[in-house]
Amino acid sequence: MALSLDSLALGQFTACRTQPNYFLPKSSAYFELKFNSNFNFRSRGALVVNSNGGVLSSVAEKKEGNRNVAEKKEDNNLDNELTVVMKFGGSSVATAERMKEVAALISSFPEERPVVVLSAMGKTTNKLLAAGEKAVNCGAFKIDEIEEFAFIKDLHVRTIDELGIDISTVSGLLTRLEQLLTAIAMMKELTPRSRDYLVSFGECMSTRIFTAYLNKIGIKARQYDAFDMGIITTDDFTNADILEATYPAVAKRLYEDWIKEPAIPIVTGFLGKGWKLGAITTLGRGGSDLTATTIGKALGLREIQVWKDVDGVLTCDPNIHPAAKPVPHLTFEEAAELAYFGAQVLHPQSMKPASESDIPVRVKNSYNPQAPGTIITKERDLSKAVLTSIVLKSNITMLDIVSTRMLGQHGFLAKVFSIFNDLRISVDSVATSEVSVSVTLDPKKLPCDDLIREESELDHLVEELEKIAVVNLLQKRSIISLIGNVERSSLILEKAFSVLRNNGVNVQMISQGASKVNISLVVDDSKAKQCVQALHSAFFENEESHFPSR
Ligand SMILES: Nc1ncnc2c1ncn2[C@@H]1O[C@H](COP(=O)(O)OP(=O)(O)O)[C@@H](O)[C@H]1O
Ligand SMILES: N[C@@H](CC(=O)OP(=O)(O)O)C(=O)O
Repeated sequence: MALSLDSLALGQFTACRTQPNYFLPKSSAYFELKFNSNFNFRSRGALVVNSNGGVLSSVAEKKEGNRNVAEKKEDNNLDNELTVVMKFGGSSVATAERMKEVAALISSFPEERPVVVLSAMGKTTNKLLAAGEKAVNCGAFKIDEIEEFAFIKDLHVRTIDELGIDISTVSGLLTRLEQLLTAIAMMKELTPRSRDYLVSFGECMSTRIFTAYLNKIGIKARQYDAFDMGIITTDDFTNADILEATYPAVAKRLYEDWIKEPAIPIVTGFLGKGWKLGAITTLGRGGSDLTATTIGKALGLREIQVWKDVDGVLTCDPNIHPAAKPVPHLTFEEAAELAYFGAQVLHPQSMKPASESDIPVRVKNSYNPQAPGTIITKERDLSKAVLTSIVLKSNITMLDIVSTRMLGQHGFLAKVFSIFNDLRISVDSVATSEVSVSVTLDPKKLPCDDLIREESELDHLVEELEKIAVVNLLQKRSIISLIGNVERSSLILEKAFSVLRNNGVNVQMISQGASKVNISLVVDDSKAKQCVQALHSAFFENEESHFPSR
């Protein structure tokens, strides 16, 4: 939708309000605004933005005598628009020292005008969750004795002290956190909804501290709580999905403020606001990556950078094999598959907004900014690619489901999957024959939140499946995902099976499926790490293992 400035008459704004998707990142579009302008009264206005989300022109309503008149401003000089998202994870902002380094890192890119997304400091989210669990049983007068709460208070107060900013930056939040823990202790209950509210304190504090520090050293910054900024989600506490309404709302809010007074936006990662209940939600662990790509898409920015504590996406989890090395280039599909199948480095849903808006994602190391990192784009040259990365997902459950009917019976798979659907259980990998199907599922993703209910949920699933099939439930299995060029699957499998045979490991299920980038193998948990190490050595460390090109 391309609009000329002439077509911007104030009378059109009301009509604009009725169009839910009026923000079209890939073309010019206009927004209706309602804001407190410089004119000292509640004012209305509109923006015309370019394909990149840059503001081309604006119109504001101004009072002259008794009349409201439109004042137009044309800004064809787009040098001032926001350019990139820079997301810093917990490890990047774990201490005052780290925050100083991140501030220096941001200012080392004077050509960029970033939107900064921050996670909670270090392991704050884990500590908050542990404090909440303890509060359930400790009694309302013993909150101060919760070690994790003391740790959180100490970390944030010490950081403030070391950065030389005012304690009022977080004192109100720390008081409210104590009140919340007291309430949890009184109720003896930690619901998914209160859990999300509880962990939100981590990001709310880190962003306030960092913003205050940037302002103190002369870098203009403005703090935003994602749940007040337009990140609108489903009401699925602890694992909410971003809703479409987020994109125009976030773009409007950030540009509105940016136009009034440019200041680097510092946004809480991981958090949103449930659209029905209006309560704080979270996007699943590691969800700040998704916040970053969502904002990148909303504003149509040039690049989304996620700054971590590793030199990019690596050939495998460095905790499994220290010889893991950076992968220079990935496609969105490869990165999504890798994240979905367990690589902690990226949030499973985070590639979606980036790939929808075709914005490159760069994974960088805030401890080693010189390292080139990994660039993730829509396409890459796969002609020489064989294996890109190996991912391990442990403690998964496998089900072998064999039909009790004869060969040729139709509707077997439909019946099996309707049972999964009825019980709201999703499966990761599937392998089928005419009368049997094997599936894997992640017990942590069952629709329940404790171990006992997890077991009974599985029992219920088996009971239902046994009405139509013989079921073999196999727990403590691992999926090893070989992310690579599946067009060379024979080469990959030949090598992989030879390695596994040499290690005395039997593969219990193989799934290549529709994915063009992933072959999944299921093995016993007890052998899985050893398998990944051996596969990594064979594919990435042994010079002789280089495959001939086709
Ligand atoms: N394939 C992989 N590549 C890079 N890091 C990985 C991989 N698999 C697991 N990791 C782990 O992911 C961590 C980075 O992700 P995360 O902790 O979520 O970062 P942050 O909190 O900085 O966003 C690394 O420290 C590493 O231990
Ligand atoms: N703090 C949240 C969200 C997040 O994204 O964290 P990180 O970027 O440190 O993985 C978590 O720990 O899950």
